[in-house]
Amino acid sequence: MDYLNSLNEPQREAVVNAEGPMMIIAGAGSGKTRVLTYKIAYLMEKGVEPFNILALTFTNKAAREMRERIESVVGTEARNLWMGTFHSIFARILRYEADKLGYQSNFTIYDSDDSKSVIKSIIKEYKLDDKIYKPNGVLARISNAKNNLISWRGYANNSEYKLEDEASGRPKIADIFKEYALRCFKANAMDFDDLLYNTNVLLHKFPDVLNKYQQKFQYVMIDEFQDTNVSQYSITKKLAAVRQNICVVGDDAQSIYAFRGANIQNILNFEKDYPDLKVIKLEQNYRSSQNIVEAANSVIKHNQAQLKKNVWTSNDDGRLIDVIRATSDSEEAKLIATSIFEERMNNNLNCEDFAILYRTNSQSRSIEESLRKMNIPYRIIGGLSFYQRKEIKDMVAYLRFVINPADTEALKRIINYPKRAIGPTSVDKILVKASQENTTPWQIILNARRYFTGRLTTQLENFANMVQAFMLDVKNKDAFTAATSVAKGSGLLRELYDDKTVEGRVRYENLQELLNAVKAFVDDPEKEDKSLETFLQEVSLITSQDQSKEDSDAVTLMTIHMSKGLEYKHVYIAGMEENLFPSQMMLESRADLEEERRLFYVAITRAMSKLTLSYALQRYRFGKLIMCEPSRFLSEVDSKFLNVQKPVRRPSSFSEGQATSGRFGSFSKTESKSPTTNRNTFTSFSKKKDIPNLENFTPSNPAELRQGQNVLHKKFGKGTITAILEDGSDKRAKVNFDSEGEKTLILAFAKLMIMD
Ligand SMILES: Nc1ncnc2c1ncn2[C@@H]1O[C@H](COP(=O)(O)OP(=O)(O)OP(=O)(O)O)[C@@H](O)[C@H]1O
Ligand SMILES: [Mg+2]
Repeated sequence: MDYLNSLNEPQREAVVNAEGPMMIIAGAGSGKTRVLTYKIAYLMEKGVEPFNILALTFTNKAAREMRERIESVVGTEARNLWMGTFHSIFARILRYEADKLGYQSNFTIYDSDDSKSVIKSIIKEYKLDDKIYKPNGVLARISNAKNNLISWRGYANNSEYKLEDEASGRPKIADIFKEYALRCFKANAMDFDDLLYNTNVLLHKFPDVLNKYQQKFQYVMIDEFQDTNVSQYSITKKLAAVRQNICVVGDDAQSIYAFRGANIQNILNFEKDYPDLKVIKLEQNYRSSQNIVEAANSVIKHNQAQLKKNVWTSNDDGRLIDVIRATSDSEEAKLIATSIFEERMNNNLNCEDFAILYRTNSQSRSIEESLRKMNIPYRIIGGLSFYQRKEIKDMVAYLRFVINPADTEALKRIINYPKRAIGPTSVDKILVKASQENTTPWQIILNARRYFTGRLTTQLENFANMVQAFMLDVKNKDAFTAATSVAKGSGLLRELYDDKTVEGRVRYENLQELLNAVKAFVDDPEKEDKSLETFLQEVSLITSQDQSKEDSDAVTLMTIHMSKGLEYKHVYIAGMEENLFPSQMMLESRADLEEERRLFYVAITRAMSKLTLSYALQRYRFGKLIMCEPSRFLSEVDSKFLNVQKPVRRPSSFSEGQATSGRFGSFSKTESKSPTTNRNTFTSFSKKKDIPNLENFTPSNPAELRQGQNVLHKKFGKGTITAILEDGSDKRAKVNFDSEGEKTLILAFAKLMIMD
């Protein structure tokens, strides 16, 4: 048990005290995940069967890494652990028990696009205004209810929801919820929230099932406990109710999913629910340099709502935290790329030692561009994944439908693609018929002759024959052979092959790649169940953090939300600006601000040896050029840990006009409350094509303006200075604007930008 020597005293105590309820709420990098990992290894060495251990992680990737680590201690037995995300573990259980809930075990897992499509059709059929009943908003309400264990019936009878919906002008949400639930059920489909909700139903309504899993899961472990929601908590509480061998680890300061229903209350309830609870504190951080740990502490102490912790490290001070100030978002990206290039050379590092974190996915574009220009390989976690591409979703829809012909969303996707002369009107007819006859569209198609006449009958019969042939393949052949026959037989492969455009070729290759993935799945000696169904389930439950290809040396780009639990030697946090981070869209209360601050805390604590923060003075957002102020979070970091870099370009004068008192040029505390004001926004360019490339412009200082210079004005666009007028009073310039003609401007107010 060598690994016990690689643990400090409280960590070891947590590992060897295997029985009874335990909670470890401790700071970032203090070894929580390490403790869980070794605790499982320890249990197995003590003779506990891997089948009897349930370990719940935030991503499949985290589960995989844990499993590998455990395998290196106890051997291949580790493969039999029940380890994975809540969704993947309970989807597996629901497959065994589906019939109890009236589902078939081949149920489909609807992704958020499928859910949205169902909601959209209901809104349309109910003749509601989709500007008021925004599908995403409606879905969020439904999701919130389900994650709080409220069914459509409960929702309809809940006065709080009712009042809120009425107040927001959407009194029909309860009806939509009901219809949505019925449609999913009819389609033998569960959405992500259903996987948890239905597991709850299963464990609450069927004592024999509950008993079975209580016996099975003798030990329950949860990582990232701070981000569990009510539904998840309720499942684990049920499962651990008899033996009470439950160990949860987390950090309240890293709770960042409140907007998705995660409930910090779970941490507080835990103590009440388990009076015999053993609480272990881990305070030593092993991940980061002293400067990084203390900088993180100095930030999080601004939050009022937090459990007291003392996080320290015996690591070296390390380097100061660099703060990069850039004139524009593209310059910010360039400076980050240059810094990575230099750091990699100077410190003999690999690309994979670097991560660039940002608040929103859209920030990745300019960063990607700079990395590409400098030939630095990178991978993006999150964003549009392979499995979200149209051609992949089409193919997956075929497979879904063949396995579960009640899956109406899949049917809608494939019935007329590739084209089979079964247009939208015909599809509508089928759907209406199905609803009248209270059956599935597939049954209508199978009996087409009974309901339709003419050419449509023939088309539907051909379609039905094709699908039935696929069904036989899936039944009798291995997953790869069956999937290949679907790709060919459906005409999908041909359709993409015939498209000789560059995009078409990529799509064709993607489809081949999907078939390769099925092949790899079939050939994988670790997989017990090689059915196409299981393959599809794995595909539906891929979490955003799982999408990376790990085999190549590359810089990682991702949102801060995705970075939870991970660590990198060098971390860059880009876009440290007011309204972007903290996000303007999320800020409605102190609680929201505190959640944004926890997000910043998560970001800082991913770094091991070097952290760099950057911000730009202007950036494109939502198609507009916006002037930005440095984030208030920058001023919350204790300045003794910071190294604020001199701007590489001339200092900008327009910031002087606004506020000079802050440490970051244009930032000052008194000014920070103002959101984007018009003064700060270039909104007045008449046409989109007028927006010039800002990389070429630098904010001007009136003293340096000369005749003949090309300049940019926020309202009038591009122009050339024809004369400088210095007649005692304010200095003025005559400018000949490309679209607006000649104007005379007072330079102190005009805030011209100079073209380099
Ligand atoms: N006792 C120890 N000795 C040496 N290294 C350790 C020790 N404990 C943890 N570490 C290392 O410190 C780093 C952080 O550990 P780990 O990821 O388990 O922390 P965590 O508390 O789960 O962090 P987070 O809150 O970010 O999820 C890892 O690289 C881990 O291997
Ligand atoms: Mg962890």
